[in-house]
Amino acid sequence: MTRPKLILGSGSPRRAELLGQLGLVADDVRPPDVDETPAKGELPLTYCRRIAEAKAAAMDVASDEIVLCADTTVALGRRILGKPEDAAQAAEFLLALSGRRHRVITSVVVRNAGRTWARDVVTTVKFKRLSDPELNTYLVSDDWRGKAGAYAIQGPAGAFVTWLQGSYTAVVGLPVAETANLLVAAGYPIYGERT
Ligand SMILES: Cc1cn([C@H]2C[C@H](O)[C@@H](COP(=O)(O)OP(=O)(O)OP(=O)(O)O)O2)c(=O)[nH]c1=O
Repeated sequence: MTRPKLILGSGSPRRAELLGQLGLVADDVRPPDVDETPAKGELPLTYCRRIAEAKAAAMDVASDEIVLCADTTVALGRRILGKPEDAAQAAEFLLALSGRRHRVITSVVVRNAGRTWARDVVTTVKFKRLSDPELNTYLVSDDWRGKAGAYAIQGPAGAFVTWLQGSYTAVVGLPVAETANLLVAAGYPIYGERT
């Protein structure tokens, strides 16, 4: 049987890089376009899975293709901290995270033309109490732009994380262990013949 084509349904360069950790290069990259507005009162886990599924559902999948989509959501209690609109909102998010634990949820959805496999990975992250210079230097760096919760653990904000329980790669954007399992379940040969 010939190997299916692997389609990365994500515009995130980090997800492509994390796939590379599994020795995989997507045959095609097709960033999905979905409305990421949370529903009123929607809980973070429900939201994250819904968006990841919406991304996968928005893709056209040929019979010889396997598609991989994901969504990463930062949750402070029941509150979803999305991508900040400006520096003031980034500051608000970072101050809310300062000195506390929060959850980072990444939902991964793999699908072929007929079936879907999904997994939610929840990681708890603790931030140190941020000083004014720490906060201001990070805000000036612009690293928070386009990042859920206004930070990226793989950048300078990694220095804010004093403790983590779960999957580091899930916080970055794609949990490699769980993604490997989903791809194997979907019949994609990660560990066997690749021809
Ligand atoms: C918490 C955290 C978020 N992020 C980023 C990853 C994502 O850009 C963003 C979550 O947004 P997503 O909507 O999951 O992904 P995306 O918009 O980058 O790409 P696509 O929808 O095409 O797959 O937050 C990090 O890079 N590191 C982190 O530690």
